[in-house]
Amino acid sequence: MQFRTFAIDMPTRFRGVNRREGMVVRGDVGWAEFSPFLDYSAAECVPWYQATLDSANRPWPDRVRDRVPVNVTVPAVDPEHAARIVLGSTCRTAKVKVAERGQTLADDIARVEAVRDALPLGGQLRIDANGAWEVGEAVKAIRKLDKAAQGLEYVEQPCATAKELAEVRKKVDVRVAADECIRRSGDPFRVRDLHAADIAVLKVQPLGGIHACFRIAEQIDMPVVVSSAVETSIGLAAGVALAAALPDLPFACGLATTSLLAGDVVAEPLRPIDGYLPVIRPQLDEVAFAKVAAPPEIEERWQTRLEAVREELDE
Ligand SMILES: O=C(O)CCC(=O)C1=CC=C[C@@H](O)[C@@H]1C(=O)O
Ligand SMILES: [Mg+2]
Repeated sequence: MQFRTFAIDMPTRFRGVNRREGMVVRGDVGWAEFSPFLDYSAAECVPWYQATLDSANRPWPDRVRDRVPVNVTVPAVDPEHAARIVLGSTCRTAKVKVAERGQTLADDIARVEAVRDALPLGGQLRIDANGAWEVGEAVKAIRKLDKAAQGLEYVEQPCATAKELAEVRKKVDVRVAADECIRRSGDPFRVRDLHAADIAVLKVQPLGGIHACFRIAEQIDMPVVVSSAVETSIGLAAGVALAAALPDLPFACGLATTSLLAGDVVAEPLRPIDGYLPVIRPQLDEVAFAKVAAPPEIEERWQTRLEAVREELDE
């Protein structure tokens, strides 16, 4: 299996990056992506690699729906930019990044108010703090942002740990979604056992693949939202396939993130139509790939990364 490396610009900084690097590979059943963020160690990349092999070589689960509702993702941008992103998305749900380092709660309130104004009537608005708040700070911020949003659908990862999420959950009238403490804690079920969340966010690559996520969804005793790791349309399609196979899908999924990428490795990037993504398995397109193929030094860095992960697995 030949892994090929891409490097795609991100015009708006998201998750601390302005360029999305990763690899794509053709397996027995189709194309798959391996794209752990650069700050992950070889050991932390293991579930990402296992997800890639699973998606590339194992048939995907049977779908129970032909399209998946998705939210638009609003980075920590100014209110006018945030409104433009929502208006251009066709989505009825928006997830707004808050608690960005170097910004203030006033910035978040202004962004959330602008997104609410831009959403269609009855639209849903969720926020994601990526674990940045302490418990007391989270309770205050959530109450203010709930007012600014005229009602939040949920708050994602307000604090860093499951224990803190459980404390916040007792003090606010907004649903709590767990993300990082499911995919980076080593125990995805701790949030269930501590009654720390109302919703579980599942990401295919960090959690070891579509089938591993499906098993978590069956056992975590709460509704799940499938969210991306800001992959190309090849990687994103695996998240859509998982969301399409889940028996219940009460919330829009965070899978509209090709809007954050200036290019893609397929001819027609997966973009929401009327707030939904189609359930398809796109193929790599050589013309598209040529525009985002990584330069030699980045290709070499990723081949080295891949070898280090294989050594972790004694492959
Ligand atoms: O869920 C979404 O709307 C899009 C994906 C998304 O928000 C994220 C992708 C990758 C890492 C994080 O920065 C972020 C998240 O926390 O969910
Ligand atoms: Mg999150």
